[in-house]
Amino acid sequence: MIRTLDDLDCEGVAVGVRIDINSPLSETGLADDARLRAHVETLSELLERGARVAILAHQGRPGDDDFSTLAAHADRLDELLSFSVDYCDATFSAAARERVAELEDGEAVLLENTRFYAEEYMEFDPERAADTHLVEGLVPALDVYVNDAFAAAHRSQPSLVGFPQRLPGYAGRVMERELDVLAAIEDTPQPRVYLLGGAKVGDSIGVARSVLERGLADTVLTAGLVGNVCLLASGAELGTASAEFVYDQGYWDEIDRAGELLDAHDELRVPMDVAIERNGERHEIPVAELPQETETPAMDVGSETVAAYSEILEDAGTVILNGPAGVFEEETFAHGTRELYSTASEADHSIVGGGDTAAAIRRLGIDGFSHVSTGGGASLALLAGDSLPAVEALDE
Ligand SMILES: Nc1ncnc2c1ncn2[C@@H]1O[C@H](COP(=O)(O)OP(=O)(O)O)[C@@H](O)[C@H]1O
Ligand SMILES: O=C(OP(=O)(O)O)[C@H](O)COP(=O)(O)O
Repeated sequence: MIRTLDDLDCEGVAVGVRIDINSPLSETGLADDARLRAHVETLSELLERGARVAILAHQGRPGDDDFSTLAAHADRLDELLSFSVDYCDATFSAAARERVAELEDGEAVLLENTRFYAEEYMEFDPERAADTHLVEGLVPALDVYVNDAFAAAHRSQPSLVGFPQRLPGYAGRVMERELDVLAAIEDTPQPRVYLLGGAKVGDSIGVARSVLERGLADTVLTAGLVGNVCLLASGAELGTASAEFVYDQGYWDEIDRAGELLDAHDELRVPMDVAIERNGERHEIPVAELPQETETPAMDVGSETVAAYSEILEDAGTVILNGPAGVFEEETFAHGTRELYSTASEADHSIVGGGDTAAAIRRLGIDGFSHVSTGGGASLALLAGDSLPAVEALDE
């Protein structure tokens, strides 16, 4: 059983809250604050109920351009909440413990990027994670631990799985809601249609296999790079540019995996036509007519595919979307994503997972979905039937 904030007596309690505010950055700071907004509910509730809140989070991966301090995140949280959120440039040192000890009831501090410490970017089993410097250093300053970081719940890292070994653990409101929706897919209305696009080919083929083998999917529609890989697996000639792109990304194993799935499951569909760039313009071609030599890869699904997929989406009881249907960042190739997502948003029950997928619906101004997940990898893992280490660690 997983305890939630309903089970927590907050008044005067020092709460360590793990959130996921890993966000795209711009030169001036945060380029998108959607993940910060998502945690406002949990943080506000804790503060309103008189907790003293030490917030833990990561940003980026070591070596990447977006691996940064959390100073800008603290400023934005301070603006979004009607409570003060301070920033502390330490995570588990004496300075961090002192800062947490100074908190008054109803005050919060965002501690520094957990991944500034090497152990936090490693995966441990929970018992071992509980012995890391981060967890050992902070536990004396905290009474309880709340995990609201659903988007990182597929990682078995110390700040996600170590604390509940040492402190009473609770799920925050984001975590609770995500699990309620995503872990209960099998109870949603049928026909259940998955639209899998985007560029995480291995993950998406894994989801397709899992939902087809478990009988969860009535139809799996493929698009985006995932669709291109499935087309190659079906024996289609996609043209040199698309094939080179797929091979350059190292997806040849995925072509074999997709081929096995296509042989076994008629419910798995591939695009009938694609859009490429020709003389700077969108050009749609039926897959069967694609020339062998192409200069640009397939960047979107074509109108024939949109029409056929839309018919299936219109009849769906539940639609699960992960990954855009094309390179939606370029208006020329946003057509498939815009049309298919708009149709999907009208289903009785519609679930969207993935960071870029959520960015696509914001950019294209499509709303009306039943649930937009904060997680990419985490939602894919749950949809594929895997358990999430950080959730298991909360389970008593
Ligand atoms: N046909 C395609 N070729 C190359 N990239 C594509 C194609 N279709 C979609 N994409 C890219 O996929 C990316 C998003 O995929 P992904 O990371 O899997 O989504 P999410 O973050 O929602 O899981 C976008 O940047 C988009 O440009
Ligand atoms: O952004 C995240 O995951 P996502 O890109 O799968 O949505 C999480 O913050 C996890 O980050 P990580 O994939 O660097 O461990």
